[in-house]
Amino acid sequence: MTTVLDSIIEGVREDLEARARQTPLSEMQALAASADSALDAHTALEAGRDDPSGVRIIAEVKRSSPSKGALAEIPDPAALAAAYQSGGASVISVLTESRRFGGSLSDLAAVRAGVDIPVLRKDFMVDEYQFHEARAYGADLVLLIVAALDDRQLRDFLSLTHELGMNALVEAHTEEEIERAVTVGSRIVGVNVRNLKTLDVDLNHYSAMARHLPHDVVRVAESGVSGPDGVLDYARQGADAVLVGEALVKHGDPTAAVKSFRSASLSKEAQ
Ligand SMILES: O=P(O)(O)OC[C@@H](O)[C@@H](O)c1c[nH]c2ccccc12
Repeated sequence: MTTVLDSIIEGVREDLEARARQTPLSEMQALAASADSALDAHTALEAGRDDPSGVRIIAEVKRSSPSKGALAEIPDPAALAAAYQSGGASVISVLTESRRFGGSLSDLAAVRAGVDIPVLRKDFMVDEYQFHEARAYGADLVLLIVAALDDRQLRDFLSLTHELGMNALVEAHTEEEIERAVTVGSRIVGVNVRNLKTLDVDLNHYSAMARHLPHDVVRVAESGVSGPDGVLDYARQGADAVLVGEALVKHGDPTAAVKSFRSASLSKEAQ
C-alpha cells in the first residue's frame, strides 16, 4: 500500500533530480564547503528538561501541510523567524519541501540570514545531494525520518551530517523506530506524535514512547501543540525541546506565542 509518506518522497525525489541537473553534486559540495560553519544545535537544545528557564522551543516556518492544507501565507519567513527568536526560540525549523508544505530552499537561506540561532532544514532527506544542499543554504541541523530510511541509509546519512558539521534531529514514531535511531548513535531524537503514514495525531503517544528514550539523548516532542498547555504537557513528560508549527504560524503574535510557550513550561513542577 502506498502511504502518504511514500507519495511525498516520490515528489521530493523528482524535484531534487531537477535541482541536481541544474547544480551538479560536485558544485553543491563546493558550495557547502565554502559556507560559514554550522552552529551547534545540540548545545542549544540539550538540558531543556532540567533547566529552570524552561523547555526549549523549536519554532517552525510552515505554510501548509498535507493534513491541514493552507495554514499561513508567511510572505517574509525571515521576519517570522526573527520574531520567534525574540520570543526565546532555541532553534528555527524551516520546511523546504514545496509540493505539500509550500516551503523552499530560499526560505531556508532567508531565515538563516535573519536569525543567529541554529536553523533546521525540515524536509524528507533521502539522497546525499540534499545534505550538501542543506549546508550550502545555511542549515545547522537536518531532519532524518527513521520511517523513510533503512538502517544503512540512516547510518550513512547521520555520518554525512556530522562530517558536514551539522546535527541531525532523528524522528521516530514507534518504539522500534526509537530503537533504530538510538542504535545508529543519534544524539537528538524526536518523537513525532503524528503518524506520517496516515497523518493521525495522538497526543498521548509521546508519553507512551518517551520512556524508551535513553537519558543521554536530547528528547524532542513533535507536533500537536495547540497552546501553552500542550507545551507544559510535553515538558512534564520529560521533553528537552518541543517542536511547534501550526499553533505558531497561525497565532498572529509569534513573539508573544513563543514567550507564552516557554513560560508555560516553567510551571512544570506545580501540579
Ligand atoms: O504543526 P504542528 O502540529 O505543530 O507540527 C509541527 C511539526 O512537528 C511537523 O511539521 C512535522 C513533524 N515531522 C515532520 C516531518 C515532515 C514534515 C513536517 C513534520
